[in-house]
Amino acid sequence: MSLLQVIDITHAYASSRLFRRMQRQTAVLSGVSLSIEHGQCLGLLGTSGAGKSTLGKVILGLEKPQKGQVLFQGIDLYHADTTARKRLRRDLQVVFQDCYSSVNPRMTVEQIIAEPLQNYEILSTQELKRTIGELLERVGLNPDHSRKYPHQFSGGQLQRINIARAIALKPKLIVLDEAVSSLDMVTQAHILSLLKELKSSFGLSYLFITHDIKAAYSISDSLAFMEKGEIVERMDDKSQLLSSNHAAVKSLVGSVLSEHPRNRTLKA
Ligand SMILES: Nc1ncnc2c1ncn2[C@@H]1O[C@H](COP(=O)(O)OP(=O)(O)OP(=O)(O)O)[C@@H](O)[C@H]1O
Repeated sequence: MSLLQVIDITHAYASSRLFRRMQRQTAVLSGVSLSIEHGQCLGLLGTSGAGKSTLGKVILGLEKPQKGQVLFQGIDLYHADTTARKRLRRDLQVVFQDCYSSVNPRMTVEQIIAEPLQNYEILSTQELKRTIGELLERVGLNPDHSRKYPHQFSGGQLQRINIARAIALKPKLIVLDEAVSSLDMVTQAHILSLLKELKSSFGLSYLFITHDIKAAYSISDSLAFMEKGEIVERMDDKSQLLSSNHAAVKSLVGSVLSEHPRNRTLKA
C-alpha cells in the first residue's frame, strides 16, 4: 500500500459572496491523481499558478477538495473521525518557503520546536529540553541556540529550525513547499543535503514542491509535472527526465542544461 494516494482531486476556491453569483469558479485542480511510496520523494514541478501549493494544502488536510480522495496510510483524510485525523496529522508535516513567517517572532527556538511535542506527547521539562537539543543537533545547529529568537538567525538557519520542528514528531511524510527556493545557492545545497540525510535516516517521504528542476532532480526519486491544474507528465524514475517528449518538460530541462552535449546532465 502506498503511503499517500491522491485520487481524482478536483478543486476550485470559493469566490467571495458578493461575486459568487456572477463568477464561474475555475478549477484550480482537475482530476489530479498521484501516489507517494514509503521512504520516497516525489518532486512536483510546474509553472507559477499550476496548482502545486493548492495540491499540497489538500494533501495536508488544509483545503477540502470538492471531489476526490486523499488516502494517507490507507485512511481517507477528509472522512476520518477526529481521533484518526489527529493521529494522521502527526505523521504529516510541512515546511514552507517563507521561513520567517512560518514561526512566531515572539517565541524562542525552544518554544517553537516544543509546540508539536507538547501537543502530542507528554514529556517532562528535562525530556523536552533534551529532545529539543537533540533535534537542533540533528539539523546541524548548536543546542545553545535554543534561547534565541527567530530574528537572530539567517534564513538558512531558520529553515533548519523549521525542519527540526517538522521532524520533532517523527512524521512519515513532509510536504516541502518551495522549502529551499528563497535561499542562496550554497545554503540551498546544504539544506538539500540535510533533507536527503534525514530522509534516509528516518525513512521519511517527501512531496517536494518547486519550480526549480535542478533542486527537484537532486532530491527526488520520482517526478510529476503540473500545468493548469492537471498532472501532465509523471516519471516513476527521475532518470527518464532527459528523454521526456512533453513540450513543457523539454523546455524546463532545456533551460537549465548546457548547450554542450557533453555537459547535458543534471546532478543527483
Ligand atoms: N486562497 C486562494 N483563494 C483563491 N484563489 C487562490 C488561492 N490560493 C491560490 N489561488 C489561485 O489558485 C491557482 C493555483 O495557485 P497555487 O498557489 O496552488 O499554484 P502554484 O503552482 O503553487 O503557484 P506558485 O508556484 O506561484 O506558488 C492560482 O490561480 C492562484 O491565484
